[in-house]
Amino acid sequence: MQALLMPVITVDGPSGSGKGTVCRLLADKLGWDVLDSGAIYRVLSLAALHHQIALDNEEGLVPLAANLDVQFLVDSQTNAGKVILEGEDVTTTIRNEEVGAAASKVAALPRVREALLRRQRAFRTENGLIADGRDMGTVVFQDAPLKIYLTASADERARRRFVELNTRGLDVTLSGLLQDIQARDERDMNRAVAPLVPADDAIELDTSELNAQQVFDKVITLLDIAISEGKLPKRS
Ligand SMILES: Nc1ncnc2c1ncn2[C@@H]1O[C@H](COP(=O)(O)OP(=O)(O)OP(=O)(O)O)[C@@H](O)[C@H]1O
Ligand SMILES: Nc1ccn([C@H]2C[C@H](O)[C@@H](COP(=O)(O)O)O2)c(=O)n1
Repeated sequence: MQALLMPVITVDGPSGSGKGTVCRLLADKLGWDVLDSGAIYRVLSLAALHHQIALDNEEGLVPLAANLDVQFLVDSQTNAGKVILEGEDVTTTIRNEEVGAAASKVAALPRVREALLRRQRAFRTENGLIADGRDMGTVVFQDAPLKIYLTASADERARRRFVELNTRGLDVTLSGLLQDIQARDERDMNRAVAPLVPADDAIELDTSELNAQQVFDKVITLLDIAISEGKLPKRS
């Protein structure tokens, strides 16, 4: 017998808008799973590098995407996520800006996206799912009963990334990060397939002036409205 598929909440938006942060908080609160779809594109771009496949070589990338040897693990003690590519721990490496830019390039290729669709949809199980990405609400989980589109100004997103990477001891500049973010926005929003746009039924939330807790509180309010409208099951 097939397991009952539980609902999905989608959280889409540009880089640095705070998707990952709010998705983790929401997943902790609800006890649901998280799909970090950006991590899949990041891992694919790293695998391409390892196998010396060019980031615009669609022919070479499709089989790599279809057979990607990646595991997303959660440490049961610390609850921290771990990403293992072909046996190697790449959890930290995939978070670098260069990998983000490379991911954005492979993600522009239609057949690569197609090859990764089933893998993303498989994250939906009998547990609820919070899906973080660019096309979660428009393509991958079109039937999601609650779709959120997070935004923030490019300046604020660059500032957030600067703080994050500085804390990790990386040598970055604010102006360089702003340029990276703008280039990524341009590519992600203007590609031919599954561009980054809000779904017609998404609720948009500008986080520029909000801290992470305030964003989370607003999302919880949206969740409770969706529950009261019968779109999502009651929280236990
Ligand atoms: N509302 C907020 N205010 C200030 N900083 C925030 C806020 N939300 C998240 N951050 C911080 O901004 C950085 C980017 O957040 P996060 O990784 O959640 O964004 P994202 O949208 O998932 O980005 P990406 O798509 O590139 O993975 C992190 O360092 C995070 O701690
Ligand atoms: N659903 C998705 C998720 C990610 N991408 C691409 C575009 C992003 O620039 C890149 C990295 O994503 P991030 O980890 O920063 O969220 O991956 C996409 O096209 N579709």
